[in-house]
Amino acid sequence: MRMLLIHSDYLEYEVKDKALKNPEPISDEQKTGRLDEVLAVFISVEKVDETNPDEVVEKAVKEIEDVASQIKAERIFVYPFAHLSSELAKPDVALEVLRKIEEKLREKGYEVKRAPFGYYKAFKLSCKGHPLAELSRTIVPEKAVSK
Ligand SMILES: C[C@@H](O)[C@H](N)C(=O)N[C@H]1[C@@H](O)[C@H](n2cnc3c(N)ncnc32)O[C@@H]1CO
Repeated sequence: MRMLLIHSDYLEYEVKDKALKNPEPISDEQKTGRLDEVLAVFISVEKVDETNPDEVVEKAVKEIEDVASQIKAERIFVYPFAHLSSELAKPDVALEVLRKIEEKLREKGYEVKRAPFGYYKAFKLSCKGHPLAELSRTIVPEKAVSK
């Protein structure tokens, strides 16, 4: 899994078109979204993550929490982003991993939004520009689980 973490004044998106034949079903209110004072986390779920999705979810949540606590961010925007890797996981695994990351961060008390999966989206982002405002992380599963 590849993550790009941007501490931002805001992130807003607008769904444009389908980018997959079967994108995640969304309500009208999910067609746009915005959070202010947010840690935006752009995530590409990778093929290797398919060997142990639950392990990469745990590791990703820990990495995100570590950064959020350092920059004192209370809001997190989970953003599916297919452009950080050339070895992408298949969509059904990727969506499941992203949903679990969202759920676990919310359980830990963060205000969390997730941008819709499987669409072209316009977005605006205002990076804060301090030394920890732009970070990347690579996460790989250590132990493959048998299917
Ligand atoms: C396109 C650009 O504007 C938009 N931002 C976009 O990337 N859309 C992606 C993700 O929402 C999702 N998607 C598919 N596979 C994956 C994957 N392995 N990991 C993450 N997202 C994925 O499906 C879309 C097409 O790849």
